[in-house]
Amino acid sequence: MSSTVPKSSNIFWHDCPVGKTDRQNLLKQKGCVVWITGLSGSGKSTLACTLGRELHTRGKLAYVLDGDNLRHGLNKDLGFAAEDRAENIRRVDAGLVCIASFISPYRRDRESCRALLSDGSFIEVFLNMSLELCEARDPKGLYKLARAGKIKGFTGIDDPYEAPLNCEIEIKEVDGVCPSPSDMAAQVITYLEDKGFLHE
Ligand SMILES: Nc1ncnc2c1ncn2[C@@H]1O[C@H](COP(=O)(O)OS(=O)(=O)O)[C@@H](OP(=O)(O)O)[C@H]1O
Ligand SMILES: Nc1ncnc2c1ncn2[C@@H]1O[C@H](COP(=O)(O)OP(=O)(O)O)[C@@H](O)[C@H]1O
Repeated sequence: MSSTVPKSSNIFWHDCPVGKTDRQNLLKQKGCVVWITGLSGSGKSTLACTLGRELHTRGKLAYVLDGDNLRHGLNKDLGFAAEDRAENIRRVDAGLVCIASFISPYRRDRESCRALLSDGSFIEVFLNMSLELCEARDPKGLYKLARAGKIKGFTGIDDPYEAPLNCEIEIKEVDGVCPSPSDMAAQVITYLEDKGFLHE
């Protein structure tokens, strides 16, 4: 028989002597969330991994949270209905330099993550690649399946993607050409340096 006691009863907060500021001083960095949003195939995972590698090389602690990967474990109970996509995003919380890579198609979900971080440490990166480019890449063959009606509710095909209105960083094609992965990462690193997230 299941208990009627709510899951969060009889628990007490235990203060820890090492806080966020201590960790930031130790690591010589300021915690932030780099939130990468864009269509499937726009390059989110590629940018997340290239950026994670570059920060690691510089001795900065970063952790990549990727939608596709999380859906193999923590979020495997979730599908792609609007409420499931919202829950998928809600479960991602900030830690160090947290690199979050999700389609995150709805503005309200991205804004509710932004609202958790009031001090400018939510950095929204919009991979503004055209549907044509993403569909031409189609590394997993999902656009093809969606066009054939074999996947329903695919973002950009028969499900919405709400582009950011005021993101911190926009990465887009120049004359139809996408910047290289290292150029994309460099654009984010420059922002982090300029805003003082990477001391020294
Ligand atoms: N219906 C539908 N729409 C969009 N994407 C789909 C769908 N079904 C499966 N996939 C695969 O799931 C990956 C996106 O997962 P996310 O967690 O980033 O999506 S979301 O933020 O909850 O919208 C996405 O991976 P990426 O290509 O890395 O974006 C797809 O491989
Ligand atoms: N800057 C880039 N230039 C050229 N190809 C890229 C670039 N970024 C990603 N790709 C390629 O595009 C495809 C989709 O990239 P991926 O990172 O998996 O996108 P997403 O995570 O948004 O679905 C992959 O085959 C990847 O190698």
